[in-house]
Amino acid sequence: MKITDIRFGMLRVPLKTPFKTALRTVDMVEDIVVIVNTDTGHVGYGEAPATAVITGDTHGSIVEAIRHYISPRLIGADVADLNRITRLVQGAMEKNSSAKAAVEIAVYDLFGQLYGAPLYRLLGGGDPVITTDITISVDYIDKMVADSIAAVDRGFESLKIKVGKDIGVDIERVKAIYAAVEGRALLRLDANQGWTAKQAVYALQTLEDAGVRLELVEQPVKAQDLDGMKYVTERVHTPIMADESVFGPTEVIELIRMRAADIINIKLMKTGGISNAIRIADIAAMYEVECMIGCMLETSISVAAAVHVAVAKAHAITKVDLDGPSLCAFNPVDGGVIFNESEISVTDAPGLGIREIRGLELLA
Ligand SMILES: C[C@H](N)C(=O)N[C@H](CCC(=O)O)C(=O)O
Ligand SMILES: [Mg+2]
Repeated sequence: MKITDIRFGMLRVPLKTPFKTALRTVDMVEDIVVIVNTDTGHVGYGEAPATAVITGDTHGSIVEAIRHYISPRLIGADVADLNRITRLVQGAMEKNSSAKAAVEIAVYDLFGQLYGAPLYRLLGGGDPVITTDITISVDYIDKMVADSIAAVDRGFESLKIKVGKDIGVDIERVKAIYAAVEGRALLRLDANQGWTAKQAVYALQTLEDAGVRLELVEQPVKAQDLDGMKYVTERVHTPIMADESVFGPTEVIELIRMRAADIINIKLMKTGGISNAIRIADIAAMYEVECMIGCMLETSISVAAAVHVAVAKAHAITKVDLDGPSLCAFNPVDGGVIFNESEISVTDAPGLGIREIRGLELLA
């Protein structure tokens, strides 16, 4: 099975409600879909969101990176040579992690189709059902409390609460939500870099003293501020998770060496795809550091790939934040992974199992 060409589509799916973080507000998923064709007629699918504020990727940069740097190296490559292909993708250029991820996802999809096996089995197998949290956007306190109760009523037992705005209001937000759902759901916070190290310590110690138990706090400080992250990690009991601070395996090794955080958030759009995500999970497991697997604003194309990784690497990936498809107003994908609110299941369809993507606008 040889790669013959790589094409692009634009996929637009409205969100059920606006997604609001300390970094941005978004109403719609608008992602580049990568379509990898082969000489056997098999088609592999990948997806890349333009999360410019986190990865630096834009729609234009994703298409240009693949068209001019990655695709020329892959045309004619045999899908059976997966390790060679992932090296070609990763070595094509610096950065552009979402573009690399979309191509890798499509090639892994084809690799599964080549051997007639679902991707998670080729990655080592595992329990085919996982459970995700759901994100509660940062907003007025009453709205966040109402959204949290609604999410718990939908069956979510873990809520990822977005904070990182005004520190005083953030503390009140978390106290109010905790009081409303205590005993029914675990709370994870994500400050998306919105606090300083000292603010984070103050907020988390205040919450700890008030008896608010948090499962973890994600990226309290600026991405580059590893010393600040370590400062927070050393001063609070609540586990601290690195997200925007770590993209690839090298950064993860440095973070673990510094003991700057307790947990690592792996996202395919930061790692440049599946090959590095697996490496990070294995490195973290060696050092007994837990991982979460997360997503950007992605549909069930690229999130499906993350689900297969989560299933196969469950020894290291103990927490799941793959709520992108649950945030979407509809599922554009026919086939593939089954997203049923908090419960996500892989099937035994080969590769990612995607049969059709509805509403895809092909790009020239
Ligand atoms: C969607 C997911 N639950 C999430 O919250 N991801 C964010 C970044 C998403 C974005 O801004 O596109 C995160 O973990 O920081
Ligand atoms: Mg995050």
